Amino acid sequence: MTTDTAPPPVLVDRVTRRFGDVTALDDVSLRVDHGEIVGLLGSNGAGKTTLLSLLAGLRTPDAGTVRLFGGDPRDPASRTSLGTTPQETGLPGTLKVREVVDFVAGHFTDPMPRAEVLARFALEDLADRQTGALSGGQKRRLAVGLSLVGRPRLVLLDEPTTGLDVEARHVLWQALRDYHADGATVIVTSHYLEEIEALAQRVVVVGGGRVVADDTLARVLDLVSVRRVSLTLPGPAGATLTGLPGVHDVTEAPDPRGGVRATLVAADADACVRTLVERAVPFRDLEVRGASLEEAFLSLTSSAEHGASSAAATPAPASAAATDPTATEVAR
Ligand SMILES: Nc1ncnc2c1ncn2[C@@H]1O[C@H](COP(=O)(O)OP(=O)(O)OP(=O)(O)O)[C@@H](O)[C@H]1O
Repeated sequence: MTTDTAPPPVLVDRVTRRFGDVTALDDVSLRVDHGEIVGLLGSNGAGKTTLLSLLAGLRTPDAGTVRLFGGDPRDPASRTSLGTTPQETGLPGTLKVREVVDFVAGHFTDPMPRAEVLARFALEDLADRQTGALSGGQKRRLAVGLSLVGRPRLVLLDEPTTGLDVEARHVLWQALRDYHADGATVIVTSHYLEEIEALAQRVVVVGGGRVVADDTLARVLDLVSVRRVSLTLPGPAGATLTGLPGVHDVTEAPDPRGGVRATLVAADADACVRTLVERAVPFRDLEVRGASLEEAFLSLTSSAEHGASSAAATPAPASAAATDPTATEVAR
């Protein structure tokens, strides 16, 4: 039974982790409380896997501290309530599905019954199939199912559904939602907004090794719903495009039809265009479209790096970031 005074499942305090010249995590702080389901969102190389590997005790920080249920994750005793599924899992190809589940269950005093594991992940019909003969989606479902066999109170999942078809994805998401509803704390990494939308209540966006946003799903969806505004100017933009509301990441390139094609990533495209008109900027061929998630990550990361000057680009931080001293604020 968890009490209010119990240490949180995850407490990361000012952690830095480098690999040679690469700073994979740069002064990251994060607290995850009992029963939360948190999405770690970020582009390739953002630092998500490194963070999970520190939580799982597979790596150590160069600076700062990591606590799992109040203990050191490198101590096996701290990991008894932890279930993890890394990005890639090797399954013994000649063992049957039920044998693998039984094998893993043999490591725990009170494992989840095999039938329950198979039912949660829609694997009942495959119990007698050798794992080497499973499809990619089936293997992935089994791998995630195995992480729950020990009834962990904290589950870490690294891109659980990458490469899966829609159906397999939905089975996995439902199984994870159900397990969370049973009281578990879940942290899931993903590149996919759709996956985070399906699973997470709180979203932590990691960019360039830093936490660039930490907020409710709804607020982060607002933050990443940036627009790309393109327009052609008679000559180099110079000061013309500076100080536009909610704009950063201005890029320019020669327009083959004459002039300069400028592209802006804007948190509020309407306000941006209104200001262009008010300033009588002589633009043509205006185009506004949704930015990609990758562009949204870049704009969040650049907001975080450039601090107050671009803070106006994003709405004020709220909830978790504003109230939790261990959380890093948006656009800090
Ligand atoms: N063992 C390692 N040796 C050298 N560099 C590493 C190592 N592990 C991670 N890195 C580097 O650290 C940075 C963060 O990597 P990490 O795997 O944590 O990112 P990620 O957000 O999980 O990316 P992805 O979404 O692609 O899995 C990257 O630049 C990566 O190349």
